[in-house]
Amino acid sequence: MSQQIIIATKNLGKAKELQAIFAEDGWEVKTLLDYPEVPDIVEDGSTFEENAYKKAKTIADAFGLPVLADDSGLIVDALNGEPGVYSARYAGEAKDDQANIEKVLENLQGVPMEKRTARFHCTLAYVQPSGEHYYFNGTCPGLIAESPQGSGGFGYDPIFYLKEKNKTMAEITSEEKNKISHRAMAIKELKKDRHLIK
Ligand SMILES: O=P(O)(O)OP(=O)(O)OP(=O)(O)OC[C@H]1O[C@@H](n2cnc3c(O)ncnc32)[C@H](O)[C@@H]1O
Ligand SMILES: [Mg+2]
Repeated sequence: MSQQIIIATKNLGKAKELQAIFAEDGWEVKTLLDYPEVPDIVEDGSTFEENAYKKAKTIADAFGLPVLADDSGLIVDALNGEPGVYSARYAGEAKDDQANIEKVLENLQGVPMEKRTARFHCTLAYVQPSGEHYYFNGTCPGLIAESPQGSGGFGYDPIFYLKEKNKTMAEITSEEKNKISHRAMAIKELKKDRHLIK
């Protein structure tokens, strides 16, 4: 019988990646996409930790079970760390990936490639109904391309250029992304804490 883990996300792109990475160890992932009746959780924290904790704790309370949440985003050095914790809604409440990409590209107009350094960040919060919690972080470095390339992944992947692969995150396969991504790195940290998820 496979072990089940609940992840408090409604993002389909994330859900697929998390499912694939956890499947490597035989864990079955349930997400909020399996429970459409769960209302949206307002992400009003000012850090990845605060938002990840809030998402996980809300669902841990509702289900009476330990829950994992992923709060992630794109950090662009030339934009003083923006969009950061606001990555999903950078261009407005609609959570429009295309509009978010356009806003980043517009704000970086005229910035030369060597100054377009960025990283994806992921914080996972593992929270028990009691409030006991653990955080795991992962990052993935890259550069912001001048125009979108590729159709894989989600979010900012088409403008996230990986120097060592000479491709954007949207041009590599999901198997490749799941080896190098911020999400994969955070899960690697989590898996070191074997006692949490057996
Ligand atoms: O809160 P949940 O329901 O998990 O879904 P969300 O999309 O709102 O997730 P976040 O609040 O963590 O915001 C993360 C945003 O950061 C961006 N992002 C995170 N991981 C990414 C990745 O692997 N590739 C591209 N963009 C990513 C993307 O715009 C996401 O919407
Ligand atoms: Mg969110």
